[in-house]
Amino acid sequence: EEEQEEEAIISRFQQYLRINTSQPSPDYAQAADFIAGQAKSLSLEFQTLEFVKGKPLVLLKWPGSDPSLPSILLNSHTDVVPSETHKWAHPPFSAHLDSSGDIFARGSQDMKCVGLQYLEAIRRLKALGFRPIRPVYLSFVPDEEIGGHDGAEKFAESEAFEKLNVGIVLDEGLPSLDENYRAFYTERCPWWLVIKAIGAPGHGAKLYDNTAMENLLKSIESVRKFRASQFDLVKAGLKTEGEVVSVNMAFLKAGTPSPTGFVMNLQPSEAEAGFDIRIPPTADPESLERRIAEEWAPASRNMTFTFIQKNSVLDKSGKPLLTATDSSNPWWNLLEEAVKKANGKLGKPEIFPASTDARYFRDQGLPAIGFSPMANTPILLHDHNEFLNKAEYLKGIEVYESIIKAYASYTQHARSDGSKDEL
Ligand code: MET
Ligand SMILES: [Zn+2]
Ligand SMILES: [Zn+2]
Repeated sequence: EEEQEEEAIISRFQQYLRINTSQPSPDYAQAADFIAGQAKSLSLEFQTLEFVKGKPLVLLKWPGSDPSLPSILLNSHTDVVPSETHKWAHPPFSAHLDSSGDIFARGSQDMKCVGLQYLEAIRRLKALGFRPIRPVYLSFVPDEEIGGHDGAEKFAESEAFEKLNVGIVLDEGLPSLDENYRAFYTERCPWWLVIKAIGAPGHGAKLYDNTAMENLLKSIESVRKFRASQFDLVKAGLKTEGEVVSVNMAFLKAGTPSPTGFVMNLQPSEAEAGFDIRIPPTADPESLERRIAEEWAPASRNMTFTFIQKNSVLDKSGKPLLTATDSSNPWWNLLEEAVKKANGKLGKPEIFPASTDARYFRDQGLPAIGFSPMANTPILLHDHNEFLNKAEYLKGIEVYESIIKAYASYTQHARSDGSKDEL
C-alpha cells in the first residue's frame, strides 16, 4: 500500500513536470488548472489572481484555527527556463524516470519539486488529522525566471497580499552535494546590463581607431579583468560564491548578416554585449555603477549602457534585504528544529548566489528563507539533464511535513522583524 502511495506521489510530480511552462511562452493555463485540481482534491480554498492578463497566480489556503495570527506563505514559481531539448538525454518535459530513480525534467529542481512537495506534505498532515493554528497559504507564481515583475513583485505589493497578514515566507533554495540541506537568508540581486558600442564602418582591410568592435572589445577586456578578480577570491577560498560580484556575458551581437553567415569585409558600425551581473547585499552598488559608466561603457569611447533588470540590494529604508538567522528570528529556529526532527541536517545559512522571488517579500519587511530540500544532488538548475532522485523528492516531503507542522502550530506572535513578544 505504501508503494502504491509513493507511485501516486511520483505520478503527480511527473504530471506537473510534463506541463511545458518554459519561458518565453509558458503554458500557464494548464499549470493553473493542474494546481486548482490539486487544491480541490485536498479541499484547500483556492483563487486565481491575475495581476497581468494571461499570467495567473494561484493562491491556495489552508485555514488556521486562529486567523488572528500572522500566516505562513509557501511560495513557488510555475515557470521554468528554456532548454536545448536535443542536448538532453531525455526530453525536458518527459519527466522520464530511469532505473536509478532519477526523474529528468526542466523544473525538477527549479522549482516544481518544491511546489508539489508543499502540497504532498499538506496531504499527509491532513490524513494524520493535523489542524493548523496559523493560516497556511501557498502561492504558485508566474514569471520568476524573467524577473518576477508580473508575478511575485506585483503580488507582494498588492492589497490582496496585505490582507493575508503573512508572517514568514518560504521560497526556493539550492541542492547540496553532501548530506546537509542548504538554507538561504538573503541573495544576490540581479543587474542585467547591455553595453553598446558605435563606431565608423569601413573596409574590412583597413586599420583605423574607434571601430565599434574595438570599442566593445576594450570593454569586454575590462569586464573580464574584474570577473577574474572576483573569481580569484572564490578560488582562493577567501569568499563564497554568494559573497562576490559575478559577471558573465549572456550575448554578443554584432556583424552584418549575409546568406552564408556574415559579411566579412565590412566593419560593423554597432556592437552590443549583454551581461548577467549578480551583486551581494553587502557590496557597494554605487562603486559598481561608477565602474560601469567609467570603465565598461565610457561615453568617451562612444559607448552607452542600459539595464534590462536592476534590483536594489537594499530595502526601502536603505538596509540590506536580510532575514535574521539567530535567536531573534523564531522562524529560523523552528526550521532548524523541524529539519532535525525529520532526520535531516542543515548547513550554515548562506547567501543565495542567484536571485529568487524572496527578495520581493523581504522588501515588504518580511522574513523569507530560501530552502529546497535536495541533499546529495548535483546542482543542475538551468543546466541540461536537470533531474531529481525520487527518494530525495520523497524525503523532502517528510521534511516539509515537519516544517509546516512546526510553523502552523507556532502560537507566539512573531513580529515581522523576527522579534518575539515577551511571554
Ligand atoms: C533576474 S530574476 C531571477 C531569475 C532566476 N531565478 C535567476 O536567478 O536567474
Ligand atoms: Zn527558481
Ligand atoms: Zn531558475
